[in-house]
Amino acid sequence: MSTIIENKDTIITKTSGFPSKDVMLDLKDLKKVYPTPKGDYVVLEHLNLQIKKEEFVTIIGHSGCGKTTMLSMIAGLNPISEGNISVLGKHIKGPGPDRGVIFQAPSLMPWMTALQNVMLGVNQVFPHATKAQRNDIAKYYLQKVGLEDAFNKRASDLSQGMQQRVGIARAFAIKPKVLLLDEPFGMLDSLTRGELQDTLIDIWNKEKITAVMITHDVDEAIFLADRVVMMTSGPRAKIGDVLDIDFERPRTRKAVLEHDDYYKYRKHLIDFLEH
Ligand SMILES: Nc1ncnc2c1ncn2[C@@H]1O[C@H](COP(=O)(O)OP(=O)(O)OP(=O)(O)O)[C@@H](O)[C@H]1O
Repeated sequence: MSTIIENKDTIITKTSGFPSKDVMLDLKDLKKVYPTPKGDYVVLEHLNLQIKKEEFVTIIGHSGCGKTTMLSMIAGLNPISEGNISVLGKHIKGPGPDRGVIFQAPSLMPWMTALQNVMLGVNQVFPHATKAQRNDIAKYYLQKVGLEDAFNKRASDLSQGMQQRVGIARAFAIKPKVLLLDEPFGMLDSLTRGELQDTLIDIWNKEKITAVMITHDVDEAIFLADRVVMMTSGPRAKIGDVLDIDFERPRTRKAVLEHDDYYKYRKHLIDFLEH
């Protein structure tokens, strides 16, 4: 169900509730409390969010509002204080291969090759496949991220951008249903950032998985997303607003920048962040 609000400056579709068959991720009345020496700190409260199958959602919000907290709870790496999170209708109980995570720094084993790093995850998730099959999976994704000439290079010898490419290959190679990305391009220069956005979208599009990505970059949030989710400032942060991005796919940066709605979307996000 959606409500369309139009005026001369904005075209916003606020989505509230999808048919359950379409829902991949469901965050229900989520609460997170961190105990601190000064008492409990309630980071998130009454946070509700549904994300559809094959959707690409970006999350923006002020620094410290609780974006990483929310993502790490979806990953199963951070206990839920109240409420629940389900993947395809099943409550999560901890981390699992149905959810892959890409962090800002890819945390590779520096002494291992690119291929060995990707194989670490593949070996865990596909223990019954033959070694040749597992090798093929790892090589396929390394080639997809443009590292066909770097299979046997040690991670410590790769540039930051190449290391993040290994991180992307590693996450896709375990074939998750949901990919969780915490500012994956935050440490990269803008050219490399653009290249990796294209690589990410290209693989996401082929693999048809659901992606949830935190970013501080409004342009990145619009370029990549089907919906941009805005979080209110903490404490007790929750979902403040949701913006549907109706650009056709595949998208090019040029077409997005030249689209009439681009600056309306941008203005809406910046207005939200400034108030
Ligand atoms: N383990 C912890 N114990 C206590 N407080 C914590 C803990 N982890 C995070 N916090 C606090 O919870 C709040 C939310 O942190 P979080 O990292 O989730 O925010 P964020 O929106 O991802 O921030 P940023 O955009 O700067 O990465 C912050 O005030 C942070 O200091």
